[in-house]
Amino acid sequence: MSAPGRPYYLGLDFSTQQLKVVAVDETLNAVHESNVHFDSELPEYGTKDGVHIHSDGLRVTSPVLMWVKALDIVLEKMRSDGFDFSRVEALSGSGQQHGSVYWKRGASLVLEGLDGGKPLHKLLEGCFAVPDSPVWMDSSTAEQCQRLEEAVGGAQRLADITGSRAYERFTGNQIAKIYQTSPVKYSETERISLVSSFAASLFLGRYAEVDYSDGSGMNLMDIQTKNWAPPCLTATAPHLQAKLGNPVPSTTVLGAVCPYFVSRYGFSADCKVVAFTGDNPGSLAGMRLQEGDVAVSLGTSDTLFLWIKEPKPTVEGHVFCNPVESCAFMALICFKNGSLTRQRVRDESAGGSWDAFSDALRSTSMGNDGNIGIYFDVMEITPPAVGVHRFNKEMSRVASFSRQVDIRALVEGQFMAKRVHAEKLGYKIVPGTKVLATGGASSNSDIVQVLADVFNAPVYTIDTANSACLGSAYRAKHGVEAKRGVSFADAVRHAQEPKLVATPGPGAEQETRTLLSENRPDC
Ligand SMILES: O=C(CO)[C@@H](O)[C@H](O)CF
Repeated sequence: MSAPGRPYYLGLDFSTQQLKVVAVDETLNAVHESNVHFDSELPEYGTKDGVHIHSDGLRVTSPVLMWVKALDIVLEKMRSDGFDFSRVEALSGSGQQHGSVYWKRGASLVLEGLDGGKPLHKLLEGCFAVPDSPVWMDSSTAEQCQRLEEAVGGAQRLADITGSRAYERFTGNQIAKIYQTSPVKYSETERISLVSSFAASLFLGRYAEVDYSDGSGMNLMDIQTKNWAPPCLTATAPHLQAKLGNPVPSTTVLGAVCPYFVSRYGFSADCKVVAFTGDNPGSLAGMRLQEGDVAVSLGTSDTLFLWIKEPKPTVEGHVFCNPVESCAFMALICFKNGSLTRQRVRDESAGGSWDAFSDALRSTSMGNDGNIGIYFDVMEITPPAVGVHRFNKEMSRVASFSRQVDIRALVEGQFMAKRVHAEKLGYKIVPGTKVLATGGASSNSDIVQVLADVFNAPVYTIDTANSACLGSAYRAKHGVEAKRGVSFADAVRHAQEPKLVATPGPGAEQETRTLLSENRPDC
Protein backbone atom coordinates (compact mmCIF):
# COMPACT_ATOMS: atom_id res chain seq x y z
CA MET A 1 0.00 0.00 0.00
CA SER A 2 1.21 3.55 -0.63
CA ALA A 3 1.97 5.93 2.18
CA PRO A 4 -1.27 7.58 3.33
CA GLY A 5 -2.12 10.76 1.48
CA ARG A 6 0.35 10.21 -1.37
CA PRO A 7 -1.21 11.06 -4.76
CA TYR A 8 -2.83 8.55 -7.05
CA TYR A 9 -3.19 8.74 -10.84
CA LEU A 10 -6.22 7.17 -12.50
CA GLY A 11 -6.28 5.62 -15.97
CA LEU A 12 -9.46 4.49 -17.73
CA ASP A 13 -9.76 2.53 -20.97
CA PHE A 14 -13.11 2.44 -22.79
CA SER A 15 -12.22 -0.51 -25.01
CA THR A 16 -14.45 -2.55 -27.26
CA GLN A 17 -15.49 -5.24 -24.76
CA GLN A 18 -15.04 -3.59 -21.37
CA LEU A 19 -14.25 -0.48 -19.34
CA LYS A 20 -11.01 -0.93 -17.38
CA VAL A 21 -9.70 1.34 -14.62
CA VAL A 22 -6.32 1.30 -12.92
CA ALA A 23 -4.97 3.58 -10.20
CA VAL A 24 -1.22 3.93 -9.69
CA ASP A 25 0.72 5.70 -6.95
CA GLU A 26 3.56 8.14 -7.59
CA THR A 27 6.02 5.24 -8.07
CA LEU A 28 3.60 3.85 -10.66
CA ASN A 29 2.68 0.79 -8.63
CA ALA A 30 -0.90 -0.28 -9.34
CA VAL A 31 -2.89 0.27 -6.14
CA HIS A 32 -6.38 -0.50 -7.50
CA GLU A 33 -7.88 -2.07 -10.59
CA SER A 34 -11.45 -2.59 -11.64
CA ASN A 35 -13.46 -3.24 -14.76
CA VAL A 36 -16.94 -3.63 -16.21
CA HIS A 37 -17.46 -6.23 -18.91
CA PHE A 38 -20.19 -4.93 -21.22
CA ASP A 39 -21.79 -8.22 -22.37
CA SER A 40 -22.04 -9.88 -18.96
CA GLU A 41 -22.59 -6.88 -16.65
CA LEU A 42 -24.81 -4.80 -18.93
CA PRO A 43 -26.90 -7.54 -20.60
CA GLU A 44 -29.77 -5.13 -21.13
CA TYR A 45 -27.86 -3.69 -24.09
CA GLY A 46 -27.60 -7.10 -25.78
CA THR A 47 -24.09 -6.66 -27.16
CA LYS A 48 -21.73 -9.48 -28.23
CA ASP A 49 -18.11 -8.67 -27.58
CA GLY A 50 -19.27 -5.15 -26.79
CA VAL A 51 -20.88 -4.41 -30.14
CA HIS A 52 -23.90 -4.96 -32.34
CA ILE A 53 -23.05 -6.36 -35.78
CA HIS A 54 -26.02 -5.42 -37.95
CA SER A 55 -27.78 -7.58 -40.53
CA ASP A 56 -25.72 -6.26 -43.46
CA GLY A 57 -22.59 -7.59 -41.77
CA LEU A 58 -20.91 -4.24 -42.42
CA ARG A 59 -22.49 -1.83 -39.90
CA VAL A 60 -21.12 -2.25 -36.36
CA THR A 61 -22.22 -0.07 -33.45
CA SER A 62 -22.20 0.15 -29.65
CA PRO A 63 -24.88 1.83 -27.50
CA VAL A 64 -23.33 5.02 -26.12
CA LEU A 65 -25.44 4.84 -22.93
CA MET A 66 -23.86 1.44 -22.25
CA TRP A 67 -20.49 3.15 -21.97
CA VAL A 68 -22.03 5.81 -19.67
CA LYS A 69 -23.63 3.19 -17.42
CA ALA A 70 -20.37 1.23 -17.33
CA LEU A 71 -18.68 4.31 -15.84
CA ASP A 72 -21.44 4.56 -13.20
CA ILE A 73 -20.91 0.90 -12.30
CA VAL A 74 -17.11 0.90 -12.18
CA LEU A 75 -16.96 3.99 -9.98
CA GLU A 76 -19.61 2.45 -7.66
CA LYS A 77 -17.49 -0.74 -7.52
CA MET A 78 -14.41 1.28 -6.58
CA ARG A 79 -16.36 3.23 -3.94
CA SER A 80 -17.68 -0.04 -2.46
CA ASP A 81 -14.12 -1.40 -2.43
CA GLY A 82 -13.10 1.61 -0.35
CA PHE A 83 -11.05 3.40 -3.00
CA ASP A 84 -10.17 6.91 -1.80
CA PHE A 85 -11.03 9.12 -4.79
CA SER A 86 -9.81 12.21 -2.91
CA ARG A 87 -6.22 11.04 -3.45
CA VAL A 88 -6.53 11.16 -7.26
CA GLU A 89 -4.36 14.08 -8.37
CA ALA A 90 -5.09 13.55 -12.07
CA LEU A 91 -6.91 11.19 -14.38
CA SER A 92 -6.76 10.41 -18.07
CA GLY A 93 -8.09 7.75 -20.34
CA SER A 94 -8.28 6.08 -23.69
CA GLY A 95 -11.00 4.81 -25.93
CA GLN A 96 -11.29 2.50 -28.89
CA GLN A 97 -10.02 4.53 -31.82
CA HIS A 98 -12.27 5.92 -34.57
CA GLY A 99 -15.61 5.43 -32.73
CA SER A 100 -17.80 8.53 -32.63
CA VAL A 101 -20.43 10.01 -30.29
CA TYR A 102 -23.11 12.52 -31.44
CA TRP A 103 -24.27 14.87 -28.64
CA LYS A 104 -27.78 16.22 -29.23
CA ARG A 105 -28.48 19.96 -29.19
CA GLY A 106 -28.83 21.04 -25.55
CA ALA A 107 -26.69 18.23 -24.13
CA SER A 108 -24.00 20.72 -23.10
CA LEU A 109 -26.45 22.27 -20.62
CA VAL A 110 -27.16 18.84 -19.14
CA LEU A 111 -23.42 18.16 -18.84
CA GLU A 112 -22.87 21.49 -17.08
CA GLY A 113 -25.60 20.83 -14.51
CA LEU A 114 -25.19 17.17 -13.55
CA ASP A 115 -27.08 16.31 -10.32
CA GLY A 116 -24.75 14.36 -8.02
CA GLY A 117 -27.73 12.49 -6.60
CA LYS A 118 -28.38 10.54 -9.78
CA PRO A 119 -26.37 8.12 -11.99
CA LEU A 120 -24.94 9.53 -15.22
CA HIS A 121 -26.83 7.14 -17.47
CA LYS A 122 -30.13 8.51 -16.11
CA LEU A 123 -29.00 12.13 -16.41
CA LEU A 124 -27.76 11.74 -19.99
CA GLU A 125 -30.75 9.83 -21.39
CA GLY A 126 -31.90 11.68 -24.52
CA CYS A 127 -28.59 13.53 -24.90
CA PHE A 128 -27.41 11.62 -27.96
CA ALA A 129 -28.68 12.26 -31.50
CA VAL A 130 -27.24 8.88 -32.55
CA PRO A 131 -27.88 6.38 -29.70
CA ASP A 132 -25.81 3.65 -31.38
CA SER A 133 -22.30 4.87 -32.03
CA PRO A 134 -20.37 3.54 -35.03
CA VAL A 135 -17.18 1.82 -33.87
CA TRP A 136 -13.87 0.68 -35.38
CA MET A 137 -15.25 -2.68 -36.56
CA ASP A 138 -17.67 -0.95 -38.93
CA SER A 139 -16.89 -1.34 -42.63
CA SER A 140 -20.03 0.22 -44.15
CA THR A 141 -18.49 3.43 -45.54
CA ALA A 142 -16.66 2.30 -48.67
CA GLU A 143 -18.59 4.86 -50.76
CA GLN A 144 -17.67 7.69 -48.40
CA CYS A 145 -14.01 6.58 -48.47
CA GLN A 146 -13.91 6.66 -52.24
CA ARG A 147 -15.50 10.14 -52.33
CA LEU A 148 -13.03 11.48 -49.76
CA GLU A 149 -9.97 10.18 -51.61
CA GLU A 150 -11.28 11.60 -54.90
CA ALA A 151 -12.04 14.94 -53.28
CA VAL A 152 -8.53 15.46 -51.90
CA GLY A 153 -6.55 14.05 -54.81
CA GLY A 154 -6.21 10.34 -54.20
CA ALA A 155 -5.27 7.78 -51.55
CA GLN A 156 -1.63 8.79 -51.21
CA ARG A 157 -2.54 12.51 -50.99
CA LEU A 158 -5.01 11.72 -48.20
CA ALA A 159 -2.32 9.68 -46.45
CA ASP A 160 0.15 12.55 -46.81
CA ILE A 161 -2.36 14.92 -45.16
CA THR A 162 -4.01 12.73 -42.48
CA GLY A 163 -1.51 9.89 -42.00
CA SER A 164 -3.75 7.24 -43.57
CA ARG A 165 -5.57 6.58 -46.81
CA ALA A 166 -9.37 6.46 -46.35
CA TYR A 167 -10.43 3.58 -44.14
CA GLU A 168 -14.04 2.58 -43.56
CA ARG A 169 -13.67 2.66 -39.76
CA PHE A 170 -12.12 6.15 -39.68
CA THR A 171 -14.37 8.76 -38.09
CA GLY A 172 -14.64 11.23 -40.95
CA ASN A 173 -16.14 8.62 -43.24
CA GLN A 174 -18.56 7.58 -40.49
CA ILE A 175 -19.66 11.21 -40.03
CA ALA A 176 -20.12 11.56 -43.81
CA LYS A 177 -22.38 8.52 -43.84
CA ILE A 178 -24.53 9.84 -40.99
CA TYR A 179 -24.84 13.21 -42.72
CA GLN A 180 -25.85 11.54 -45.98
CA THR A 181 -28.19 8.86 -44.58
CA SER A 182 -29.60 10.58 -41.44
CA PRO A 183 -29.49 14.34 -42.16
CA VAL A 184 -31.95 15.16 -39.35
CA LYS A 185 -29.75 13.39 -36.79
CA TYR A 186 -26.73 15.24 -38.15
CA SER A 187 -28.52 18.60 -37.88
CA GLU A 188 -29.62 17.76 -34.30
CA THR A 189 -25.96 17.08 -33.38
CA GLU A 190 -24.28 20.00 -31.59
CA ARG A 191 -20.97 18.17 -30.87
CA ILE A 192 -19.20 15.15 -32.27
CA SER A 193 -16.73 13.39 -29.94
CA LEU A 194 -14.45 10.43 -30.31
CA VAL A 195 -14.94 7.70 -27.71
CA SER A 196 -11.90 9.15 -25.93
CA SER A 197 -13.06 12.77 -25.85
CA PHE A 198 -16.63 11.66 -25.04
CA ALA A 199 -15.31 9.94 -21.90
CA ALA A 200 -13.25 13.00 -20.96
CA SER A 201 -16.41 15.13 -21.40
CA LEU A 202 -18.20 13.10 -18.72
CA PHE A 203 -15.50 13.95 -16.17
CA LEU A 204 -15.22 17.59 -17.25
CA GLY A 205 -18.94 18.39 -17.33
CA ARG A 206 -18.38 20.03 -20.73
CA TYR A 207 -17.37 18.95 -24.22
CA ALA A 208 -13.73 17.85 -24.16
CA GLU A 209 -11.44 18.58 -27.06
CA VAL A 210 -10.19 15.80 -29.30
CA ASP A 211 -6.47 15.16 -28.74
CA TYR A 212 -3.96 15.18 -31.61
CA SER A 213 -3.19 11.48 -31.40
CA ASP A 214 -6.73 10.09 -31.54
CA GLY A 215 -7.70 12.94 -33.85
CA SER A 216 -5.19 11.61 -36.39
CA GLY A 217 -7.31 8.47 -36.72
CA MET A 218 -10.22 10.34 -38.34
CA ASN A 219 -9.06 11.08 -41.94
CA LEU A 220 -9.84 14.71 -41.00
CA MET A 221 -6.76 16.14 -39.24
CA ASP A 222 -3.56 17.36 -40.88
CA ILE A 223 -0.84 15.49 -38.94
CA GLN A 224 1.72 18.22 -39.59
CA THR A 225 -0.35 21.35 -38.78
CA LYS A 226 -2.42 19.50 -36.12
CA ASN A 227 -5.52 21.31 -37.40
CA TRP A 228 -8.55 19.97 -39.21
CA ALA A 229 -7.68 19.77 -42.93
CA PRO A 230 -10.12 22.04 -44.82
CA PRO A 231 -10.44 19.80 -47.92
CA CYS A 232 -11.28 16.84 -45.69
CA LEU A 233 -13.87 18.77 -43.66
CA THR A 234 -15.48 20.12 -46.84
CA ALA A 235 -15.64 16.67 -48.41
CA THR A 236 -17.17 15.12 -45.28
CA ALA A 237 -20.11 17.24 -44.07
CA PRO A 238 -21.16 20.89 -43.66
CA HIS A 239 -20.56 22.94 -40.46
CA LEU A 240 -18.25 20.17 -39.24
CA GLN A 241 -15.56 22.30 -37.62
CA ALA A 242 -18.15 23.82 -35.26
CA LYS A 243 -19.29 20.34 -34.24
CA LEU A 244 -15.73 19.05 -33.66
CA GLY A 245 -14.16 21.91 -31.70
CA ASN A 246 -10.39 22.32 -32.05
CA PRO A 247 -7.89 19.50 -31.41
CA VAL A 248 -5.38 19.87 -28.56
CA PRO A 249 -2.01 18.32 -27.63
CA SER A 250 -2.43 14.95 -25.93
CA THR A 251 -0.67 16.25 -22.80
CA THR A 252 -3.22 19.03 -22.30
CA VAL A 253 -4.76 19.46 -18.86
CA LEU A 254 -8.35 20.10 -19.97
CA GLY A 255 -9.52 21.26 -16.55
CA ALA A 256 -10.67 19.83 -13.22
CA VAL A 257 -13.31 17.18 -12.65
CA CYS A 258 -16.79 18.72 -12.51
CA PRO A 259 -18.70 19.06 -9.19
CA TYR A 260 -20.71 15.93 -9.98
CA PHE A 261 -17.70 13.68 -9.27
CA VAL A 262 -16.71 15.69 -6.20
CA SER A 263 -20.12 15.38 -4.57
CA ARG A 264 -20.99 11.84 -5.69
CA TYR A 265 -17.63 10.06 -5.29
CA GLY A 266 -15.42 12.36 -3.21
CA PHE A 267 -12.95 13.36 -5.94
CA SER A 268 -10.91 16.42 -5.03
CA ALA A 269 -12.19 19.57 -6.73
CA ASP A 270 -8.55 20.01 -7.86
CA CYS A 271 -8.36 16.61 -9.61
CA LYS A 272 -7.07 17.35 -13.10
CA VAL A 273 -8.46 15.80 -16.29
CA VAL A 274 -5.70 15.21 -18.86
CA ALA A 275 -6.80 14.81 -22.49
CA PHE A 276 -7.98 11.29 -23.28
CA THR A 277 -6.62 9.53 -26.37
CA GLY A 278 -7.02 6.42 -28.51
CA ASP A 279 -6.39 2.93 -27.10
CA ASN A 280 -3.34 2.28 -29.29
CA PRO A 281 -1.69 5.61 -28.46
CA GLY A 282 -2.53 4.78 -24.84
CA SER A 283 -0.77 1.43 -25.26
CA LEU A 284 2.30 3.13 -26.70
CA ALA A 285 2.41 5.18 -23.49
CA GLY A 286 1.82 2.10 -21.36
CA MET A 287 4.68 0.27 -23.08
CA ARG A 288 6.83 3.40 -22.62
CA LEU A 289 7.97 3.18 -26.22
CA GLN A 290 10.79 5.64 -27.04
CA GLU A 291 12.40 6.90 -30.24
CA GLY A 292 13.76 3.99 -32.28
CA ASP A 293 11.69 1.43 -30.36
CA VAL A 294 9.21 -0.90 -31.99
CA ALA A 295 6.51 -2.93 -30.25
CA VAL A 296 5.38 -6.13 -31.92
CA SER A 297 2.10 -7.55 -30.72
CA LEU A 298 2.04 -11.18 -31.88
CA GLY A 299 -1.61 -12.16 -31.81
CA THR A 300 -4.29 -13.44 -34.15
CA SER A 301 -3.24 -10.51 -36.27
CA ASP A 302 0.21 -9.08 -35.65
CA THR A 303 0.35 -5.37 -34.91
CA LEU A 304 3.40 -3.13 -35.03
CA PHE A 305 3.64 0.04 -32.91
CA LEU A 306 6.44 2.33 -34.03
CA TRP A 307 7.89 5.60 -32.73
CA ILE A 308 8.66 7.78 -35.77
CA LYS A 309 10.34 11.19 -36.00
CA GLU A 310 9.88 11.91 -39.70
CA PRO A 311 6.90 9.98 -41.04
CA LYS A 312 6.50 8.95 -44.65
CA PRO A 313 2.79 8.02 -44.78
CA THR A 314 1.88 5.38 -47.32
CA VAL A 315 -1.34 3.75 -48.48
CA GLU A 316 -0.52 0.95 -46.06
CA GLY A 317 -0.45 1.33 -42.30
CA HIS A 318 -1.28 4.40 -40.27
CA VAL A 319 0.70 7.36 -38.97
CA PHE A 320 -0.76 9.05 -35.89
CA CYS A 321 0.50 12.01 -33.88
CA ASN A 322 2.54 10.74 -30.95
CA PRO A 323 0.59 10.84 -27.65
CA VAL A 324 3.58 11.57 -25.39
CA GLU A 325 5.94 13.64 -27.59
CA SER A 326 4.17 16.39 -29.56
CA CYS A 327 6.90 16.72 -32.23
CA ALA A 328 7.02 12.96 -32.91
CA PHE A 329 4.67 10.48 -34.45
CA MET A 330 3.62 6.86 -34.02
CA ALA A 331 2.78 4.33 -36.66
CA LEU A 332 0.52 1.33 -36.51
CA ILE A 333 0.73 -1.48 -39.03
CA CYS A 334 -1.60 -4.46 -38.92
CA PHE A 335 -0.70 -7.83 -40.43
CA LYS A 336 -3.69 -10.14 -40.62
CA ASN A 337 -1.65 -13.35 -41.15
CA GLY A 338 -0.35 -13.72 -37.61
CA SER A 339 -0.75 -16.56 -35.14
CA LEU A 340 -3.28 -18.54 -37.20
CA THR A 341 -0.73 -18.80 -40.02
CA ARG A 342 2.00 -19.77 -37.56
CA GLN A 343 -0.32 -22.45 -36.16
CA ARG A 344 -1.15 -23.77 -39.64
CA VAL A 345 2.54 -24.18 -40.50
CA ARG A 346 3.18 -25.71 -37.05
CA ASP A 347 0.45 -28.25 -37.75
CA GLU A 348 1.68 -29.08 -41.26
CA SER A 349 5.44 -28.92 -40.75
CA ALA A 350 5.92 -29.65 -37.03
CA GLY A 351 3.17 -32.16 -36.32
CA GLY A 352 1.22 -29.61 -34.33
CA SER A 353 4.05 -29.29 -31.80
CA TRP A 354 5.55 -25.94 -30.76
CA ASP A 355 8.59 -27.89 -29.44
CA ALA A 356 9.16 -29.35 -32.90
CA PHE A 357 8.54 -25.89 -34.36
CA SER A 358 11.29 -24.51 -32.09
CA ASP A 359 13.60 -27.44 -32.94
CA ALA A 360 13.24 -26.51 -36.62
CA LEU A 361 14.24 -22.91 -35.88
CA ARG A 362 17.24 -24.12 -33.87
CA SER A 363 18.30 -26.57 -36.60
CA THR A 364 18.27 -23.98 -39.40
CA SER A 365 20.56 -20.97 -39.65
CA MET A 366 19.87 -17.25 -39.67
CA GLY A 367 19.10 -16.22 -43.25
CA ASN A 368 17.84 -19.74 -44.11
CA ASP A 369 20.51 -20.09 -46.82
CA GLY A 370 18.74 -17.39 -48.80
CA ASN A 371 15.36 -19.16 -48.88
CA ILE A 372 12.44 -16.75 -48.39
CA GLY A 373 8.75 -17.46 -47.91
CA ILE A 374 5.60 -15.32 -47.98
CA TYR A 375 2.66 -16.97 -46.24
CA PHE A 376 -0.62 -15.09 -46.78
CA ASP A 377 -3.17 -17.77 -45.95
CA VAL A 378 -5.90 -15.11 -45.92
CA MET A 379 -6.04 -11.78 -47.73
CA GLU A 380 -3.31 -9.78 -46.05
CA ILE A 381 -3.84 -6.16 -44.96
CA THR A 382 -0.19 -5.16 -45.38
CA PRO A 383 0.16 -5.49 -48.33
CA PRO A 384 -3.30 -6.40 -49.75
CA ALA A 385 -2.21 -9.78 -51.22
CA VAL A 386 -2.95 -13.46 -50.72
CA GLY A 387 -1.20 -16.80 -51.30
CA VAL A 388 1.95 -18.72 -50.32
CA HIS A 389 5.09 -17.93 -52.31
CA ARG A 390 8.56 -19.48 -51.86
CA PHE A 391 11.86 -18.36 -53.40
CA ASN A 392 15.33 -19.92 -53.24
CA LYS A 393 18.57 -17.96 -52.95
CA GLU A 394 18.70 -17.56 -56.74
CA MET A 395 15.34 -15.80 -56.45
CA SER A 396 13.68 -18.63 -58.34
CA ARG A 397 10.18 -19.55 -57.27
CA VAL A 398 10.05 -23.05 -55.73
CA ALA A 399 7.02 -25.20 -54.92
CA SER A 400 8.18 -26.35 -51.51
CA PHE A 401 10.87 -26.29 -48.84
CA SER A 402 11.89 -28.97 -46.37
CA ARG A 403 9.82 -28.81 -43.17
CA GLN A 404 12.57 -27.13 -41.18
CA VAL A 405 13.32 -24.58 -43.92
CA ASP A 406 9.58 -23.88 -44.29
CA ILE A 407 9.24 -23.05 -40.60
CA ARG A 408 12.19 -20.67 -40.59
CA ALA A 409 11.03 -19.13 -43.88
CA LEU A 410 7.62 -18.42 -42.29
CA VAL A 411 9.02 -16.76 -39.16
CA GLU A 412 11.81 -14.83 -40.90
CA GLY A 413 9.38 -13.79 -43.65
CA GLN A 414 6.81 -12.45 -41.18
CA PHE A 415 9.42 -10.43 -39.30
CA MET A 416 11.21 -9.18 -42.42
CA ALA A 417 7.85 -7.94 -43.73
CA LYS A 418 7.41 -6.04 -40.48
CA ARG A 419 10.84 -4.42 -40.78
CA VAL A 420 10.39 -3.60 -44.49
CA HIS A 421 6.99 -1.95 -44.01
CA ALA A 422 8.14 -0.16 -40.85
CA GLU A 423 11.10 1.37 -42.69
CA LYS A 424 8.83 2.36 -45.60
CA LEU A 425 6.79 4.45 -43.08
CA GLY A 426 9.94 6.23 -41.90
CA TYR A 427 10.97 4.00 -38.99
CA LYS A 428 14.71 3.86 -38.33
CA ILE A 429 16.65 1.41 -36.18
CA VAL A 430 18.98 3.59 -34.09
CA PRO A 431 21.59 2.78 -31.41
CA GLY A 432 19.61 1.76 -28.35
CA THR A 433 16.63 0.53 -30.34
CA LYS A 434 14.54 -1.96 -28.36
CA VAL A 435 11.99 -4.40 -29.74
CA LEU A 436 9.13 -4.94 -27.29
CA ALA A 437 7.40 -8.24 -27.98
CA THR A 438 3.95 -8.97 -26.62
CA GLY A 439 1.22 -11.51 -27.32
CA GLY A 440 1.21 -15.31 -27.31
CA ALA A 441 4.21 -16.01 -29.58
CA SER A 442 6.42 -13.70 -27.50
CA SER A 443 6.70 -16.50 -24.95
CA ASN A 444 8.53 -18.70 -27.50
CA SER A 445 12.26 -17.99 -27.05
CA ASP A 446 13.16 -19.33 -30.51
CA ILE A 447 10.61 -17.13 -32.27
CA VAL A 448 11.79 -14.01 -30.42
CA GLN A 449 15.39 -14.92 -31.28
CA VAL A 450 14.48 -14.66 -34.98
CA LEU A 451 12.83 -11.30 -34.21
CA ALA A 452 16.06 -10.06 -32.59
CA ASP A 453 18.11 -11.24 -35.58
CA VAL A 454 15.84 -9.67 -38.22
CA PHE A 455 15.66 -6.30 -36.42
CA ASN A 456 19.28 -6.62 -35.24
CA ALA A 457 18.10 -5.32 -31.90
CA PRO A 458 17.50 -6.75 -28.42
CA VAL A 459 14.00 -8.07 -27.73
CA TYR A 460 12.20 -7.45 -24.46
CA THR A 461 8.86 -8.82 -23.36
CA ILE A 462 6.29 -6.69 -21.64
CA ASP A 463 2.83 -7.46 -20.33
CA THR A 464 0.45 -5.34 -22.37
CA ALA A 465 -2.82 -6.77 -21.05
CA ASN A 466 -3.61 -3.40 -19.49
CA SER A 467 -1.21 -1.26 -21.49
CA ALA A 468 -3.83 1.25 -22.68
CA CYS A 469 -5.24 1.66 -19.17
CA LEU A 470 -1.81 1.85 -17.55
CA GLY A 471 -0.66 4.22 -20.25
CA SER A 472 -3.60 6.48 -19.38
CA ALA A 473 -2.56 6.58 -15.73
CA TYR A 474 1.02 7.34 -16.82
CA ARG A 475 -0.26 10.13 -19.07
CA ALA A 476 -2.31 11.55 -16.20
CA LYS A 477 0.88 11.84 -14.12
CA HIS A 478 2.83 13.27 -17.04
CA GLY A 479 0.05 15.74 -17.84
CA VAL A 480 0.40 17.49 -14.49
CA GLU A 481 4.21 17.44 -14.67
CA ALA A 482 4.65 18.37 -18.36
CA LYS A 483 4.14 22.08 -17.70
CA ARG A 484 7.20 21.89 -15.42
CA GLY A 485 9.13 20.60 -18.43
CA VAL A 486 9.19 16.99 -17.25
CA SER A 487 9.42 14.56 -20.18
CA PHE A 488 7.16 11.54 -20.35
CA ALA A 489 10.17 9.21 -19.96
CA ASP A 490 11.15 11.01 -16.74
CA ALA A 491 7.58 11.07 -15.45
CA VAL A 492 7.36 7.28 -15.74
CA ARG A 493 10.97 6.32 -14.91
CA HIS A 494 9.81 4.26 -11.91
CA ALA A 495 7.65 1.94 -14.01
CA GLN A 496 8.55 -1.76 -14.10
CA GLU A 497 11.28 -2.46 -16.66
CA PRO A 498 10.57 -4.87 -19.56
CA LYS A 499 12.44 -8.20 -19.49
CA LEU A 500 15.33 -8.89 -21.94
CA VAL A 501 14.67 -12.20 -23.71
CA ALA A 502 16.86 -12.20 -26.85
CA THR A 503 19.81 -10.38 -28.39
CA PRO A 504 20.86 -10.45 -32.07
CA GLY A 505 23.08 -13.38 -33.06
CA PRO A 506 26.53 -12.83 -34.58
CA GLY A 507 26.27 -11.54 -38.15
CA ALA A 508 22.61 -10.60 -37.81
CA GLU A 509 22.97 -7.19 -39.46
CA GLN A 510 24.82 -8.50 -42.51
CA GLU A 511 22.52 -11.49 -42.88
CA THR A 512 19.42 -9.34 -42.62
CA ARG A 513 20.80 -6.76 -45.04
CA THR A 514 21.30 -9.54 -47.58
CA LEU A 515 17.78 -10.84 -47.07
CA LEU A 516 16.27 -7.34 -47.24
CA SER A 517 18.32 -6.26 -50.24
CA GLU A 518 16.49 -4.56 -53.08
CA ASN A 519 16.23 -7.59 -55.34
CA ARG A 520 14.25 -9.70 -52.87
CA PRO A 521 10.43 -10.10 -53.07
CA ASP A 522 8.52 -7.12 -51.68
CA CYS A 523 6.87 -8.94 -48.83
O1 LIG B 1 -8.92 0.30 -35.46
C1 LIG B 1 -8.01 0.13 -34.69
C2 LIG B 1 -6.71 0.84 -34.86
O2 LIG B 1 -6.68 1.58 -36.06
C3 LIG B 1 -8.22 -0.76 -33.51
O3 LIG B 1 -6.98 -1.13 -32.93
C4 LIG B 1 -9.09 -0.05 -32.48
O4 LIG B 1 -8.38 1.06 -31.95
C5 LIG B 1 -9.43 -1.04 -31.37
F1 LIG B 1 -10.23 -0.44 -30.43
